[in-house]
Amino acid sequence: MFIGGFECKYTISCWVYNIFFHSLKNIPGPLLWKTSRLPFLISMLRGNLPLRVKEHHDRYGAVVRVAPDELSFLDGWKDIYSSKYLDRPRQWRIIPPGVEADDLISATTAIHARFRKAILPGFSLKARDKQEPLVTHYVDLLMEKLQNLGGEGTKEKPSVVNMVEWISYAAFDMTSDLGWGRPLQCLETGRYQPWMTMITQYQAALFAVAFKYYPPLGRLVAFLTPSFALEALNTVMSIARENVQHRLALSTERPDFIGPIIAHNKSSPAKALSLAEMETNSTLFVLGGTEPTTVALTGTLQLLLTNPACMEKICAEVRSAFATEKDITASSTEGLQYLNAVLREGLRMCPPFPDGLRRVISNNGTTIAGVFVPAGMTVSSACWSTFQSASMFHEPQKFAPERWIEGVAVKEGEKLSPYASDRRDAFYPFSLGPRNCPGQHLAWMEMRILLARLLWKFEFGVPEGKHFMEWTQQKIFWHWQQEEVEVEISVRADTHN
Ligand code: HEM
Repeated sequence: MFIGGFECKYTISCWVYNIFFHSLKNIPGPLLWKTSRLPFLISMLRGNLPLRVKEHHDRYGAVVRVAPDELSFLDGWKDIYSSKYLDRPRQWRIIPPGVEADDLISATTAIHARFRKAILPGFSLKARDKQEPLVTHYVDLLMEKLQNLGGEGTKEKPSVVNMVEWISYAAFDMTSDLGWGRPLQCLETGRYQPWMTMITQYQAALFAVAFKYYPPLGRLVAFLTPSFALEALNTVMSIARENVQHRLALSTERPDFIGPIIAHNKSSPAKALSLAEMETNSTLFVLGGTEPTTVALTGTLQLLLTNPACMEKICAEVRSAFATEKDITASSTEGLQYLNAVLREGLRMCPPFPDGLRRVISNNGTTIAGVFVPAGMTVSSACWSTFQSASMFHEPQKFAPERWIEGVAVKEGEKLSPYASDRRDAFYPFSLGPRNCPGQHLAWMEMRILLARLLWKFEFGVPEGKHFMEWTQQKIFWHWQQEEVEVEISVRADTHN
């Protein structure tokens, strides 16, 4: 009774402090969110946090207080992510129960810097060029599988295919070959490995984040994690262990992510990655390299199918540019203006990481987008809020690939494009700074080759009576939780080469 009364008084005094005395008291935001962390966490666990934060920006402006000690900025990208004084908050550094070593995501600044030095050569443009044959091998396999599905669909009788599954099979096979030295054989078998569906239950990981905001509960995470989830984790880590061991026995010259780490370990033994660190990071490569690429590509395909004029234009560009499918490569697709614009617009409309990548201020405070923020506060900019804001992009809800062409190059005397003042300088789907995406060169190559080859080889359509789910109806647990993108697919008549 006494404890209950004390807790009640303590909670109310925290609320009063947060509203009237907190150092962020003058920053606008919804009253309940400014008062307590709970509305933020409830929204996060319901899978709609980025959508709610965007609504708050629409209502309160470019800077919003989304929790007592957290601000969201529409345009804080460079100030937040380039600064060495801002790091990932401890609540968002998740090491799953039973895993000992850090990976890039959970590592503190010093460990992260050591990891990045070791891994970056495997993600350079030079490395990506050497990885192209391996990527092409899996694209060939995907095309073959799609062609054979349903006994070669024809225009009159197309096959219906869930592209989310097939693109993610291809992406999983590519990244597991690059990260673990051998493919997971998703394309070959036409299915996920059973443990893969468990390990991608990101909602469960967000529960762990929520608990860490209340330290006594955080300590319970290991006890509360269901035994099937622990088993899945154990399976993944033992697969990673086995694969890393297998990879270590192969030649260092293999053009994958692990060769450069082995070389780094030899040349800098003091800064070498331990076996456990190689296991956690290679697992991150496999997971981190699959879902975002799948979301970006299937989201873009869905947008093209619901915008027939854009589909017609991109098909015309791709089909006239290449005489044979073999001509479609990383370098030959680099100059395709409309294809590249479509992919950028796909990343704007369906950003694979829609939520803010949170950072905590560790020095004496810093200025972000003109607002001074004291030490200890959490800040972020989110792809969804920025890319969908009418103050950043003209007609943000419209799929308009031309904004990346007309808006950029306006010749003298030409009518100014309505997209000319789009904030392309705030377009960071891969983030920026020391923790940006190292896989972006590879991702661009995969996306360009895959989309170009799919559109060159196949005719796509929406099955009769089928309506795609509204993009924003999907839950967001780190990534969009895509159910399916079922499409009609048939081989184009004049593509047999
Ligand atoms: C369209 C595709 C992709 C997008 C939009 C994307 C986006 C991002 C973003 C925004 C981050 C920062 C995450 C954070 O700070 O929490 C990130 C990190 C990362 N990405 Fe990607 N990514 C993509 C594809 C890939 C691919 C193909 C790989 C290859 C393995 C990859 C590997 C990684 C890794 C290892 C990190 C952690 C980097 C670090 O913390 O230093 N990503 N990605």
